[in-house]
Amino acid sequence: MASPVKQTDKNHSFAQSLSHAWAGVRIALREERNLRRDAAGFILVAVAASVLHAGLADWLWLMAAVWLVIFAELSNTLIENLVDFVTRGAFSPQAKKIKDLSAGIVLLTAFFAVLVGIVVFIPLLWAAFH
Ligand SMILES: Nc1ncnc2c1ncn2[C@@H]1O[C@H](COP(=O)(O)OP(=O)(O)OP(=O)(O)O)[C@@H](O)[C@H]1O
Repeated sequence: MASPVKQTDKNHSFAQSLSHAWAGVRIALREERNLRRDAAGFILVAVAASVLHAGLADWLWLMAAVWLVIFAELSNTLIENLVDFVTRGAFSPQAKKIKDLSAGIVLLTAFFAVLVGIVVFIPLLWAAFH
């Protein structure tokens, strides 16, 4: 839901900037099913990494992959909203191209995260069960 305060000038304090930035994260979590699904996946990954005693380097790679996926999802949401704002829902081949490119970034980032997961978890699982 949009803020009742119709501010269009610059933020007046760090706290105000932070509050608007946090509102953006909450909007993404509320409106983006993919982001909520990713968040659930990240919790599972963190639990698995803890149980399997992942090392510092493993945690760093996993965190990098997780933050890249979140970054890509938020960027995708931003681009989708921007395109919808400009096209107002009308079909446009250019809008399709922009949205599909943006979705492509998310897909490639997700592939990277899966690759990191495989490289990190296969040795951990091997060590745990041998
Ligand atoms: N204005 C438009 N003009 C042309 N094609 C569009 C337009 N809006 C959406 N599309 C097409 O529909 C697809 C889905 O639209 P959109 O990305 O808004 O849905 P979504 O469900 O939020 O996607 P995602 O699964 O990436 O979250 C786009 O990838 C694009 O191919």
